[in-house]
Order: sequence, then structure tokens, then C-alpha cells
Amino acid sequence: MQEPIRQSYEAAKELYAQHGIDVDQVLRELEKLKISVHCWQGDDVRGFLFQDQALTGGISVTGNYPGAARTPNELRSDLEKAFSLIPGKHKVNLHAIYADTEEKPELDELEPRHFQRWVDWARERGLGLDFNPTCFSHEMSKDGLTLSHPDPAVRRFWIDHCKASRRIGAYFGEQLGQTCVTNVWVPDGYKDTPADRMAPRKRLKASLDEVFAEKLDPSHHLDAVESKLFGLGSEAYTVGSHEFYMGYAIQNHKMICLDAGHFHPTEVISNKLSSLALYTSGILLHVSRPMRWDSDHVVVMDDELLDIGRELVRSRLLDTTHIGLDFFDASINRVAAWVIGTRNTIKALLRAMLEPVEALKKAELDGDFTTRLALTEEFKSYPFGAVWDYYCDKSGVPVRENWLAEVKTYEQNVLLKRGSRASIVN
Ligand SMILES: C[C@H](O)[C@H](O)[C@@H](O)C(=O)CO
Ligand SMILES: [Mn+2]
Repeated sequence: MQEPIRQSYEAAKELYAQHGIDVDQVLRELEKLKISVHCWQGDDVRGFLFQDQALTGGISVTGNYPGAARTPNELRSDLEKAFSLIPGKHKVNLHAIYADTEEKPELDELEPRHFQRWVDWARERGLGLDFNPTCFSHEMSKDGLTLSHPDPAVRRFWIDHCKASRRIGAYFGEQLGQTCVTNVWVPDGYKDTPADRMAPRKRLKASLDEVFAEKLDPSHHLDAVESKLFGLGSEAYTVGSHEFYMGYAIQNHKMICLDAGHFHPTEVISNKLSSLALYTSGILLHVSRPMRWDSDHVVVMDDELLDIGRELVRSRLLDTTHIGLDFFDASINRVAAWVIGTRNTIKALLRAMLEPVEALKKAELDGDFTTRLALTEEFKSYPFGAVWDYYCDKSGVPVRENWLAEVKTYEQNVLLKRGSRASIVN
């Protein structure tokens, strides 16, 4: 380790120690945290099962940066590059359309063996895997409805796909010895004001009951359900609203997935964590960055990210919260997008752990709001950067922006040499 990094760390440690914060202990805790890195940033949510299928479901990727992964091997190579620049051991979050197989299974026919290469790869690298049924970008969801579709045959297809997905998730968990979270998100909704808001919700509820009927070992597998306020083409109404899934999850002992981009523009998920935690045994996060709408921008160190970190630390929710990322930006280097978003998420957690939580809580209890505000503000310029640099160096990943040169080299040597998808698809 370079001496200046160590010296700055030792100086920072002393400052934090004056407030009773044991920085070495904080880093031991930080090292245990896993971020579930979403595979779909690497190829603009295209997947490998249906090569010519347009992205649907009211989500959108914009940008034309070269180098999107075209095959499972390319995607794994890009993920490996990103993980080499991110401190800690993490998880990869897969969607069903990322099956790695020469077969052409339909979504309702998927089996664990279609993901065996992902499992072998993850095992070799000590990574965990999470999973998602892909209820979009498919002809059976073309009218924007899946599990709530009025046609029982359409519902059956998606129910069977979700059931298959849970079995795949359970296989991941069992094989890798790390609990897999399978998250169900469906895009179902209407562009304009519905005549009947109740019937689609009744159908969605009944479909979910079927999806979750099979009991799976919770030490291998946990279920989550993700709500949404609106999407492109479902501006007026989404069947799976927050209230719908909050009720469903609490009644059925499922986890609620809070996506930072799925609420009203001024509504934040950080403020929901402590409430939901009182009524659920775990929460899944999709850390994202909405800009005016559910735009899925790369996560930056903004107030909401810091507040998410604070809430997880101060309410002691780190053990029961599964932290996943969900953004997709095709206007910048995709490996860099992962590195920026994941490093920021870890850094925000570190910053939260380096705050004088007990002193702040005490000031609040005493009614001393002056001290609460003063300490909060002064800690914003405490030397967390020195601790972060030390942590990166100690973890064997580049310090500060040094990771960028490695991404640029990878771009030159690998990403820019990739042709179009069409050139390798049979
Ligand atoms: C691709 C993801 O599953 C998707 O982004 C979903 O999680 C979502 O957030 C939809 O808006
Ligand atoms: Mn999401």
C-alpha cells in the first residue's frame, strides 16, 4: 500500500475515533455487504433468448455507445472487468432472457440447466446470483398485460414462466450456497384511464397466488414483488401499484422491492424503509436514479443515495435488505456505468457507517435539534474519502479514478473490436 494512503487513513481513523467510530470495524462490516449487480446494463436489456425482440414493457434504453455484450461470454467478461474495479464480493442479477443455451426454450419452458454456465461461472468466482422472470419484450406481452391479462391462456403462459423462474432461482441458491432473490415485476397497465381498476388487480392477485403456490426452501430462495407507478404506455394505471404489492407482500410474507424510480418524482424510497421494515422480514432494493421519470440513470452520490445508506445503517436494516441495482445507460461505456453505480452505492453505505449515529439519536431524543443539525452538517466534510481510498487499496482495486484507465484500455482492446450482434447471431 502506498504510504500516503495509509497515513491519510490513520489520520481519518483518529478523527472518527473521537466520536466513538471504530473505522477498522466499519470496514469489516462493509466487506460483508453484497450488491446485486444487474446484468442488463451490459447489453441494454436485450438478453440472448430472443435476439430480434424489441425492448417493451414501458422501459427504454437510449444511447448508442459501442461495445454492448452480444453473447453470454462477452457479458461475463464485461462483468469480470467491472468486478475487478469494485471492492468486495458481490452478486449478479440475471433476467430469464439471459439464459445461456444452444436450445431455444420458450419462457415457460426454462429450466435450471439453461443457466448452468452462469452457475459454474459464479461458483468459480465466489459470486451469488439473483433472478427475475422476464415479463416483457415478448409477443405474449405485446398488449402490455401479462399476469393480469383477461385471456386465461396469456395468464397461464406468464404464470408458468414465473413458476419456472422461481425454480431456477432456488437452484441458484442451492448450488451457490447464497440465498437467491427472485423478483417479479410485470409491466401491466393502461395508457389511459381504465374503466375497471379492480378486475386486473384481482386477476394479478390470483395469478401471483398460483406463481407462489410451490413452497421453496427460504434458505436458498426468497421471493420479491416490485411495484411501479407508471411506465411508457401505462401512464394512467399500473396494475401492480405500490399499495397493491405492499398489501400482497405483507399478507403473503413476500419481500417488497422498492425501485427508486417507481414513485412520484418527489417521493423517495429512503423514507419508506423504516415503515416497511416494521411489517416485513426483508426488503429488496432496486437502487436507480430517476430523472423526471423512471429514466434508470446510473446511480450517483446524490442526497437520496446517501439517505438510503443512512436509513439502512441507522435502522439496522443491512442484514435483512437485499441491495440490487437497476439502471441502464447506453450513452456511456457500459462497464464504467456498472463501476460508477456500484462504487457509489458502496461508498454511500460507508459514509453512512462513518456518521455519529448514536450522538445524533441522542441529540434528537434530548430535543437538541441544534446539535443534530450541526453534527450532520460538519460530518459532510469528514474525511470519508481517505477511508474509501484505503478500503479500495486494501481490497486490491484501483484507488479513486484510476479505475477509468483500466476501463479505457478494455474498451480499446475488447469493446471496440466487437461488431454488431447480427454478425455473430446464427
Ligand atoms: C429490467 C428490470 O427488471 C426492470 O428494470 C424492472 O426492475 C423495472 O424497474 C421496470 O421499470
Ligand atoms: Mn426495477
